[in-house]
Order: sequence, then structure tokens, then C-alpha cells
Amino acid sequence: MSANDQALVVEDAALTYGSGEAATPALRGVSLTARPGEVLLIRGPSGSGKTTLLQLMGALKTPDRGRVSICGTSTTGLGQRQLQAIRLRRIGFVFQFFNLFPTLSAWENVALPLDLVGRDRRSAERRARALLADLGLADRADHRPGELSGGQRQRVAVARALAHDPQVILADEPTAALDGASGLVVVETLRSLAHREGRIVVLVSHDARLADKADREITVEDGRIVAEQRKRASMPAGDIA
Ligand SMILES: Nc1ncnc2c1ncn2[C@@H]1O[C@H](COP(=O)(O)OP(=O)(O)OP(=O)(O)O)[C@@H](O)[C@H]1O
Repeated sequence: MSANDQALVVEDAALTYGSGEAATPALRGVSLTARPGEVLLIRGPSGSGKTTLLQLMGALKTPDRGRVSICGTSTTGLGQRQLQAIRLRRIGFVFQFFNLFPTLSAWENVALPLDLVGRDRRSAERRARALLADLGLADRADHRPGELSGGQRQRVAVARALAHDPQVILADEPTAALDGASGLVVVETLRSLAHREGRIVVLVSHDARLADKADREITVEDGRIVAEQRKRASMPAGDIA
């Protein structure tokens, strides 16, 4: 298996929304590789294409041109069902506004992705409670999102993203709705997933506080990568157990 079979590789990807006069080129040929054990931060002004890039990396969309390969599987030519299968198997998403179901308890929210892959209810509950405990929320597992703080809700969202044990974690503005201390807990959690567990973590954020927490930072402007900065020597994929 080559190192790229474990990485998330984007090659010359382009995507335009709409057509004719309404055509909006969101990405104009972007290439990057996110590796196991690395926290990659994508920054850039509003409308520069960051979310679109994250959607390509998470098999939510496929590029009009170029190629995206997720841990050795190319998304080119795949239909919605096949893309969903990749997401269920490989990708954990964390969004800015948590996207938790208000009527479900914290553990039920975390167990949802396991329901989708047909895991039996009891083992799903065990896994959900264990993940919440790992994130310091053992005593909040039976609470509904409305009874939790913003930072606690985001940690529930992180636990849900991890429920099906994905190799890739993609987070879109995961700290935007959080105060400094809560944001830090979430970022440290994401960092340890990369550094201790060898997962691929990609963050999109405007949040300057995240800049020194990433291993590498890519700046996107007008649908192109205009700068890349390495913050610390990332571990080669082969070093990850
Ligand atoms: N569904 C859509 N239909 C049409 N245009 C879209 C759509 N989604 C995004 N765009 C356009 O594509 C470009 C890139 O959008 P994208 O959401 O990827 O940027 P972004 O960098 O994530 O912005 P922000 O930081 O404001 O979230 C923008 O010009 C945006 O208006």
C-alpha cells in the first residue's frame, strides 16, 4: 500500500456552481494532500472556496475536473449512493452549528451514524457513551442538546463524528460558535485524534486562534491555493501505528 492510499489527495480539482451567466467558479484547480497524523487548516476570505473544497474532500460533492482520492478510493464517476458509502465508512463531519437533534439525548445523537450502518442498538449505546466519556461528558450523556453548553454540544458533535471510527475528520468552523476555553478543548480533541491516533484532520476556519494549532496551513483565495505554511514537522504516515 502506498502512502497515498492512506491519504486524502486532491488533484487539480475544479468546481463551478450554476451555468451560463449564473456560473460561479468556486474552485479553479486545487491540489493538496492531507496525511494521517496531520492537522491541516484551510483558511481564506469569505467566498474563497473553503467549504466547497471540504465538501469535495468529504465526498459530499465530486469535482467537475480533476480528482479526489479518499484513502485510496477515487470519487470520480461515483453516484450518490456510492459517495454516501464512502462517507459512512471513512468520514466524520463536524459543523459549526453542531447539527444535533434537539429531541434526542447526547448519546442518542452520537449513536445516529451507527444506526445508519446497522449497528445493533445496545452496542451503539455502549460506543456512544464511551466516546462521550472520552470527551469528558460521561455525566451529560442523557441530557438533550438544549441542556448543554455550546462547548459541550460541540464535543457531542465531535463524538458523533467519531462514532463510526472514521479515518478522516473534516470540521467546518468547529470553534466559531464557542468561547475561547470551549474552542480550545475542541481543537485539542481534534489534534489528539491526528497526533495520537494517526487520523487525518482537516479544519476550515477563519479563527486565528486555530492557526498555531495546525501542523500545516493552506490559504485559499478565489478558488486557488495561494499560500502554504508548515507549522511543525508532521509525522510521516509510516510512523503511525
Ligand atoms: N450552492 C451554491 N450555489 C451557487 N454558488 C455557490 C453555492 N455554494 C457556494 N457558492 C459560491 O461559491 C463560492 C465559494 O463558496 P464557498 O462556500 O466554498 O466559500 P467559503 O470560502 O467557504 O466561504 P465562507 O468563508 O463565507 O463560508 C462563493 O462565491 C459562493 O457564493
